[in-house]
Amino acid sequence: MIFSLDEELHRMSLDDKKNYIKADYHTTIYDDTNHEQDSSAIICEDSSNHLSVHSNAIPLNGMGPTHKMRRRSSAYSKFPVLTPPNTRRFSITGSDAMANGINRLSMTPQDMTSSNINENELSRNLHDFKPVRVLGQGAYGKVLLVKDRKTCKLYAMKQLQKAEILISSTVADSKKEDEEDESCESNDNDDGLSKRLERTFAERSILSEIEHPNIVKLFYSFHDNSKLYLLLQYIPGGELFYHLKEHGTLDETTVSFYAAEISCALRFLHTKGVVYRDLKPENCLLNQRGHLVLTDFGLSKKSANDSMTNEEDPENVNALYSIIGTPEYCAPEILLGQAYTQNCDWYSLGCLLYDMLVGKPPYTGNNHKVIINKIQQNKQGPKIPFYLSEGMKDMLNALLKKEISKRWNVDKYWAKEAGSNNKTTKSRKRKSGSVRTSLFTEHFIFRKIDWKLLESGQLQKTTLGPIVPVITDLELAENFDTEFTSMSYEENYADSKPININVVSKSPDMFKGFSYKASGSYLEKYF
Ligand SMILES: Nc1ncnc2c1ncn2[C@@H]1O[C@H](COP(=O)(O)OP(=O)(O)OP(=O)(O)O)[C@@H](O)[C@H]1O
Repeated sequence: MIFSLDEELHRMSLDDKKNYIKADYHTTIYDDTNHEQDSSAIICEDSSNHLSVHSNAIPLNGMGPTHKMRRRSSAYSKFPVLTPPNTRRFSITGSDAMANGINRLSMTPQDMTSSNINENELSRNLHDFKPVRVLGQGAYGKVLLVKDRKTCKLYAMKQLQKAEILISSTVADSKKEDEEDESCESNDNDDGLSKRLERTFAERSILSEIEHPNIVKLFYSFHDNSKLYLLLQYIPGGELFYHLKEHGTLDETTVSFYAAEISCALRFLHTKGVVYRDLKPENCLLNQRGHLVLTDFGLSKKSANDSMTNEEDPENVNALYSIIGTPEYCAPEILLGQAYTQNCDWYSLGCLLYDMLVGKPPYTGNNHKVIINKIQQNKQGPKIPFYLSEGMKDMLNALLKKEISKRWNVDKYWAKEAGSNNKTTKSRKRKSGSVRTSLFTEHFIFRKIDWKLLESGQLQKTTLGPIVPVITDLELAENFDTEFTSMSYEENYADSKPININVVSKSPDMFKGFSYKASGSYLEKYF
């Protein structure tokens, strides 16, 4: 996603290019080609476990025009990422294949009808909400800022086009890019629809079941003839993507703060059996107080049981295989079509931290094949700039390990359990190459974080985050790209008709059970 500087450079004139690639180390990291040929490029040794601080990060905002080139991932990587030829291992229809070959999905659209409210008695519909402006656009539709006509409360309304879900272009894309794998086409078709439906329901279902200060809240969902609607808590501070575009890169204290808030959300999801699978700057929003809130659960997956999976268990029945996500932030095992677990989210966290510190994720390219080639060629892992502190280098190295077995198993080594005699501490030295067993929350970069306050949600209530978004009027959506806020939304309201006039699918029941209303106490609590 995000930004392929290589491509942008092609578009620039030679002169511009010369000016841009100045002869300093800092700029070389923005040109992969240049960088990879540079034998003097500094590669951070994995053995580094000495956590002395030297806060010598190269000026953050002195990046010249680079950061203005930041590009959104969804611009060229509509999910799912394609399965590389011959890596499809299972042909189970309708869900991520579980390792034992049994579909152990805990939530299917059918299952969900039980938790469903009676759609005919649904109190909310599209016309209860007045559109204010467009906040963003995803693969299946727009996200609008809307105002409840009765209460004047603001919500973010995520719209998903039924037609896009039912007749997705991913099959066409798949044919175009994956011609070698013709034998899989028909499976792609059936599996594709079923998976897209499942993911649509998963987003609604996961969000309706979880409550965490760093995760967006779902208040209502409903559907009509053409679209599905998720009425979410409006997070007015904009995307981390937007702020990264403004700032270029962020200082280590800020990055550590966001790392803690994201980790806190990911850890919570993992304990609920949910793998997030789409961590990227576009999906991290800042609230009014500058705290980070994860949104977009369209690629998240709830495993069979509500517990953490065990990566070290070879019989692990919760392993996933679907190749989805945003290639630049995706764990290598996902891109290679191998089995993966929630540990993939920690690799993505490493990519996101790297992006915040360096200005781009560790590996960039126009498709997952390019990225996987880069990952494979880069035997020693991504090049970590010399100017980062030892603590930050250590964190990045631990998360960005190609092999799952060598990557930090953050869920296992999260924190000291109450009452345990776990003597693992940050000060313990690790032998080079050995698997990391120190505790994540005790890592040096988190020395200023009060995890108790963070995990309880108190920190979010009582302190301000490192970037406090400028908000003069919530309805102006000042922290969202004008690319979106200037878009027209009229047509989004014009084509709404009552539920059962389903001209798109001929099978109106496909989306049955989608509607939801949060409890009165929940609604009161957050308004
Ligand atoms: N609760 C929210 N408050 C404010 N803005 C939001 C909210 N949810 C989403 N947005 C905005 O809308 C954008 C698109 O939302 P989202 O990522 O959920 O859609 P999507 O269709 O899944 O996108 P993609 O296909 O790129 O993954 C977000 O990046 C963000 O800018």
